[in-house]
Amino acid sequence: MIEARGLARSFTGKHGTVEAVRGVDLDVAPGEIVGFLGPNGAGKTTTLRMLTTLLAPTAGTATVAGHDLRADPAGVRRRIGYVAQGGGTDPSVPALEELDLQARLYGVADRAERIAGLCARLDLSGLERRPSAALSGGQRRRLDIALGLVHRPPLLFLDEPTTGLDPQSRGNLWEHIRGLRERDGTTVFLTTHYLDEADALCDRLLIIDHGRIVAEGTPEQLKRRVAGDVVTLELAPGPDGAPEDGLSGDPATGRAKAALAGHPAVREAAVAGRTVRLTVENGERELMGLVRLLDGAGVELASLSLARPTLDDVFLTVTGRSLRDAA
Ligand SMILES: Nc1ncnc2c1ncn2[C@@H]1O[C@H](COP(=O)(O)OP(=O)(O)OP(=O)(O)O)[C@@H](O)[C@H]1O
Repeated sequence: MIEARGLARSFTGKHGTVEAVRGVDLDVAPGEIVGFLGPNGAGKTTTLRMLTTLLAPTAGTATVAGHDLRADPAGVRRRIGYVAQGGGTDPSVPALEELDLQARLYGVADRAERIAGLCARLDLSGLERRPSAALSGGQRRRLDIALGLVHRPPLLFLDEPTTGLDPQSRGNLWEHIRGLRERDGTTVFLTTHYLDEADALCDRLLIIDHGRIVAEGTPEQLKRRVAGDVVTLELAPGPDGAPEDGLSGDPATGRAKAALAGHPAVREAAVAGRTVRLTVENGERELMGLVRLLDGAGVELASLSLARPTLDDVFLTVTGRSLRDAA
């Protein structure tokens, strides 16, 4: 649905040249929900504006929804929907008028039917006569999405769809976005600052930093590839019931460390008191083997837990900074 190669854009102004996007390759398959994740100024919006024909690339090529970006921008525009950051509705115009105007602009033949269908699908029924100023933040975002979908595009671009919404409205919007894919097979390409959004909504993520894609994969793959899983083992107290101090040569922690050291999936092992914290590749799969290994070494466990790294860990690893700080 999207195939871009070497897409780049620089801006030249009084203060010199800014290379906003420096050669991005990306592929999006039909029916995917792909998230474009990165801190402020990373190049997300510039990439999106190029893919939606609003901004000419300085270099590179792309085919979007079956049309060449440079040779046939009008063809691209007919086949995509674009919901900009902050939307584009006039606060004083009733929702229905906005939708009707959009449908006329695109020459939609069954306007009334299409609009009623979209309003029902996006929970806007009954609100058609309200101006967008009288809609809640979540309702306004759903109206923006309805406007982007009036002409039945197979590909929808969303620029930070949930920024500024409360958690409940965000969750609700995610449901609607998933519904578009499930019911109509709509492909969705969205930008976001939010790691939880990327995790909950997207099939695949592209992480962009300083105008380049620095990591790519499913949320699960990214978490595994970059950080491994964290397994925390709490060793049972010593025979006299007193907690033994791992730092002063406790035999059980020593045995545990020695047993785990040679395990191929264990990347790191850190001991604090009677707690052993391991970074393990494919933790879920390896867990039982680790327990058996410790059992064989005569190490008794009081508790055991497995935690997945977060996307923030991934981001920190690939960009050297936390997305939370950067955003
Ligand atoms: N019209 C412009 N003129 C000059 N520089 C620009 C222009 N548009 C964007 N830039 C610069 O290009 C870089 C990328 O900006 P872009 O808006 O694509 O980032 P972003 O990842 O979408 O950020 P945000 O999350 O804040 O929307 C930034 O350094 C920005 O200042």
